[in-house]
Amino acid sequence: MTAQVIDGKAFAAEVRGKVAEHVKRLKDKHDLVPGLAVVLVGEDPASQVYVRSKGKQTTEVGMKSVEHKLDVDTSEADLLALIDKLNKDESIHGILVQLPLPKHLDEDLVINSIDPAKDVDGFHISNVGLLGTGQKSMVPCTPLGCLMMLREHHGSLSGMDAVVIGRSNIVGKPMAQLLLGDSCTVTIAHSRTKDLADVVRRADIVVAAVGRPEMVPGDWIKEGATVIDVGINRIEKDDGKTKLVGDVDYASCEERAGAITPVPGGVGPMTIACLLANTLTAACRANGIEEPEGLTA
Ligand SMILES: NC(=O)C1=CN([C@@H]2O[C@H](COP(=O)(O)OP(=O)(O)OC[C@H]3O[C@@H](n4cnc5c(N)ncnc54)[C@H](OP(=O)(O)O)[C@@H]3O)[C@@H](O)[C@H]2O)C=CC1
Ligand SMILES: Nc1nc(=O)c2c([nH]1)NC[C@@H]1CN(c3ccc(C(=O)N[C@@H](CCC(=O)O)C(=O)O)cc3)C=[N+]21
Repeated sequence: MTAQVIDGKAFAAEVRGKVAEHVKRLKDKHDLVPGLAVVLVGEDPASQVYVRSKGKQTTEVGMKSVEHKLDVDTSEADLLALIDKLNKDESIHGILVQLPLPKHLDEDLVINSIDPAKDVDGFHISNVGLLGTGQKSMVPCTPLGCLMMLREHHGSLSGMDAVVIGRSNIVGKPMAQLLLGDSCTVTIAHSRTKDLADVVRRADIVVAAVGRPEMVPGDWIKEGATVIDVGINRIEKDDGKTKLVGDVDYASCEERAGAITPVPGGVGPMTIACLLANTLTAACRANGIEEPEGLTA
C-alpha cells in the first residue's frame, strides 16, 4: 500500500480561511479585533522562526499581533510582571509564552500565571484539568491540529486503537486525552516502554511525538494505519546542508501506512492554524459572543 498524504499545509490554510471569515464578522458586527501576544525569552534561533511565522499569519487573518522579545537573563519577576500586564490588557485575548524557557525560570509557575481564559496554548493547570474531565477548555494547539486531521480523514475515530509515542505535557498527554475523548483505545508509550515495536504494531493510529529523527521504521506500522508525525528534527545531510525530518522514517512508513503526514507540511502548519483558532475562540468567550463551530475539540 502507498499511503495517502495528509496535506497539513493545505488543511491549515483552510482553517486559517475560516478563522479569517469569523475575524471579519467580529470586526463588522462587534467592532472586536482578537489580539495575540507572543512572549519569547532569549534568542533560540528555531524559536525565532516560529515566532516570526506566527506573527505573520496572525496579521494575515486580521488579528492583532504583539511580540515581546525579552533578554535571555530576564528575571522571573519581570516576566511575571509582563504576563500580569497582558492578563489585564483587554485588547489581548491570547497569550503564548514560547517554550522551553531559560533554566533559571520556573516554567510551571510562569505558565500558571497566565489567565486560563487567555491561555491559548492550553498548558495552564486549569485547562489541563478541564480537558482531562471532558469540560470546555483551551486545547493545546499541536494535539488539536492532529485531531482535526484525523477526524477529517476518518470521520469517526470511535473504537480505533491509538498509540501515542511520547508523554510530554505539551503534546503526548493532551493528544492521548483528545483521542480518548473521541473514543479511541489509547496507549501512551515512552522511553521506558517495553517492546515498543509490538505496541506500535497494534495501532490503527500512530502519533509520534518523541524528538528523535526518523526513529519509527515502516515495519512497526500495521498495514493501512494512519501515521501522524509530530517530530520536528533538523539533521545534516551528506552534502553538509540541513533538512527537517520527523520522528518517523517517512520512506518506509509511507509504504505500509494508509495515510501519513509529511514533515515539513504536516502537523507544524496545523499547530499555528490552531493557535489562531484558539485566539479567536478566546476572544469570543471573553465577550460573550457565540464561538465558531469546528475550530475546537
Ligand atoms: N509540529 C509541531 O507543531 C510541534 C512539534 N514538536 C516536536 O515534537 C517532538 C516531541 O516534542 P515534545 O513532546 O515537546 O518532546 P519531549 O522531549 O518533551 O518529550 C519526548 C517524549 O518522547 C519520549 N521518548 C524519548 N525517547 C524515546 C524512545 N527511544 N522511545 C520512546 N519514547 C521516547 C520521552 O519519554 P520519557 O518521558 O520517558 O522521557 C518523552 O515522553 C519534538 O521533535 C518537537 O520538536 C513539538 C511541539 C509542536
Ligand atoms: N508555548 C509553546 N507553544 C508551542 O506550540 C510551541 C512552543 N512553545 N515551542 C516550540 C514548539 C514547536 N512548535 C512548532 C510550531 C510550528 C511548526 C511549523 O510550522 N513547522 C513547519 C516548518 C517550519 C520550518 O521550516 O522550520 C512545518 O512543519 O511544515 C513547527 C514547530 C510549536 N511549539
